[in-house]
Amino acid sequence: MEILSFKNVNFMRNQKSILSDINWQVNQGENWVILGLNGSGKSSLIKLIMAENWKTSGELTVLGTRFGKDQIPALRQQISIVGSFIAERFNGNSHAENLVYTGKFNSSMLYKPFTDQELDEARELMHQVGASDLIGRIYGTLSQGEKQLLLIARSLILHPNILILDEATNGLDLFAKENLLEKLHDITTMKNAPTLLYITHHPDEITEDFNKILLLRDGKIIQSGDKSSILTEQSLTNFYQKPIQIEKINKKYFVIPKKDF
Ligand SMILES: Nc1ncnc2c1ncn2[C@@H]1O[C@H](COP(=O)(O)OP(=O)(O)OP(=O)(O)O)[C@@H](O)[C@H]1O
Repeated sequence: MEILSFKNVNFMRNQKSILSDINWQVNQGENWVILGLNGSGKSSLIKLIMAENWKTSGELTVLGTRFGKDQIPALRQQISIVGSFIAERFNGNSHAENLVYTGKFNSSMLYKPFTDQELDEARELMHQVGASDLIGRIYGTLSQGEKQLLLIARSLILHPNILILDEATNGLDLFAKENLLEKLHDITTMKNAPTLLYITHHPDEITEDFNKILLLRDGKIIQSGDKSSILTEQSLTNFYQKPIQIEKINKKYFVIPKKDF
């Protein structure tokens, strides 16, 4: 089943071309890493998928919804996003499980006091992502890693078809980052697992759970496809336009710039 389809999509703002000639297809069963340097257009691409940005031209279909032809609001319910910029939107005084439950409404606001039965659903998700310790905690007192874990639980409450992680490991220490990547493994092995779109600058976060990679530079796709064909020194040297070498340690890929001596 097709999850995303971009056909010759262009996106311009203020007479500036931000994304050009994007051709990309994501199918069920694929989990993608979007790799790009600062300003390459990663967030703009994600905002197109979430219908926060509107393409300038081309054809874009997300979960069967054709932009410009079909209704968008229902689509937003099927896509969740986790990222440090989302983490800042919540009230620091919220209880962890209340915050998780706000995911039901795709909003950072509490519309009403939630019943204990409703909050049980939130607690169950917290168990599932290994965040049981956070039940009853106040959001503003949590560490960055704990906040991200909570947001992952929140992102799952509507059983999304697409889960976007936008630089989700920002600000996490070595172990919190590892923990988050392990939780992603649990998510990819869940029944009816969402398709993951994982945005990062760091190739060492490309775990075995990801099978596809998209390389974005200056608003253009430089290469996309199977991980094995993209995580090569030749492809990445071409992408970064600087010589690099790849070291694989414990199934992790470390990309190291080669120095000219
Ligand atoms: N509304 C806008 N008007 C003008 N330029 C914009 C607008 N939105 C984004 N840009 C520019 O488009 C380019 C891509 O931005 P985008 O935020 O998508 O990149 P990114 O890959 O997510 O970057 P980072 O890794 O730094 O977050 C940048 O040069 C940015 O300044």
